[in-house]
Amino acid sequence: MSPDKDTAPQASNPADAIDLDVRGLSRRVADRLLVDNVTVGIRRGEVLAVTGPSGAGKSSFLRLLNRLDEPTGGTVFFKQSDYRGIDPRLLRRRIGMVLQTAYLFPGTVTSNLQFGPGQLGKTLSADRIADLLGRVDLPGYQERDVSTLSGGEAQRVSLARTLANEPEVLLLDEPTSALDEETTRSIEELVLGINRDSGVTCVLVTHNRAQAERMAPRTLYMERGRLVAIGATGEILDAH
Ligand SMILES: Nc1ncnc2c1ncn2[C@@H]1O[C@H](COP(=O)(O)OP(=O)(O)OP(=O)(O)O)[C@@H](O)[C@H]1O
Repeated sequence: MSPDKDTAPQASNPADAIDLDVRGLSRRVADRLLVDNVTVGIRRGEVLAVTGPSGAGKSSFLRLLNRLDEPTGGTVFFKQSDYRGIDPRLLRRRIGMVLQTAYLFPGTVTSNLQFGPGQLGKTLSADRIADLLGRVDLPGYQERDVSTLSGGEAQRVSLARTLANEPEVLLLDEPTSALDEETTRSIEELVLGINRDSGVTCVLVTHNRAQAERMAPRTLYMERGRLVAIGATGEILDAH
């Protein structure tokens, strides 16, 4: 599979089109290479799926993209700056992550949305909170206690909390694997809407082949920590 075969739109200046320029990225823990020398350009505004068998290193790769884990080799240029020179906390706000299960703090939806900005000494306005809840289709949920939310609603709050930081990139690690089919589809629509409206670049780890086909024009396939192939989703899934 040709590394550059894809369907993502090209910017007039190719250098501008790359959001995450991943160069030789590796992570070794003890004598195991969880991520082995991955080089790939993730394009601004694209939805890129990451697939591969269980244990292939997909989550480990994703966690290196915003320095939740530190690489032991290689680096990432984020919008052409080596990310090792960016304060990790700032980096993680600009490159937000949504996990398989929503980790919410006890309390109301509003208190969860206020948590991140609060750490910076900021407060979200009532209008901003209403706007964020509108974006994730939860209007009027401000005072709901998070313990009363369904799995899909909790995942939407988790997404809203990430969006409160106005991220430029969203890393999504199996964000719907704990949800039923209908809720899965609604979260997919939501993420695609955010991608379309805000131009947020999305990197989506998924086991779900149909989901990769619905969401991502390009797919990266990993095995044993290595990038084995990248290309148009249909072609990659047919080949693996
Ligand atoms: N901190 C760690 N220390 C040692 N080994 C680890 C660590 N984190 C992950 N691993 C191992 O690295 C390998 C890759 O794990 P990872 O979770 O990245 O794979 P994955 O492709 O996301 O798998 P899955 O699809 O099952 O979630 C696995 O064998 C896992 O057991």
